[in-house]
Amino acid sequence: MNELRSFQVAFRGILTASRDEKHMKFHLVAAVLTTGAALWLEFSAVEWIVLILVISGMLALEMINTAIEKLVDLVEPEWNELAGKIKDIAAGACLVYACGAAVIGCILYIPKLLAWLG
Ligand SMILES: Nc1ncnc2c1ncn2[C@@H]1O[C@H](COP(=O)(O)OP(=O)(O)OP(=O)(O)O)[C@@H](O)[C@H]1O
Repeated sequence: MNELRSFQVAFRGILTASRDEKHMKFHLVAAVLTTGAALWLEFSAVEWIVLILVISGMLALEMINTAIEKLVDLVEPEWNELAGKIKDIAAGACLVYACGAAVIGCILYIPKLLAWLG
């Protein structure tokens, strides 16, 4: 697979996840809102780097979780204890990252919002 084709299939994966997955849609809306707020609050370069790492990490992790869910459904369409555990663990990984992202968001935004309020 040449470089352009690799890029095309990866981009198709992003579009598929964004179109089909409700959690991915939620994260994309959150990404747009937090980016807009960062523009408005005039984030520094370091704050932008942290925000971009958090947003891209959350989106990438959600896509990996979706891929694991689909793989489990493909391999084991029936109810299966191990399949359930695999899905639970993948979902747990997203929750861990989302909690960290929420704390980082508070650290980034609350002081700036308090300063803006005066
Ligand atoms: N084949 C299965 N065997 C056992 N338990 C399952 C199975 N499929 C799903 N589960 C259980 O149901 C939970 C939800 O699974 P599901 O695939 O519906 O994910 P979801 O988080 O609702 O994602 P989405 O809404 O994107 O489909 C899993 O975390 C797991 O506990």
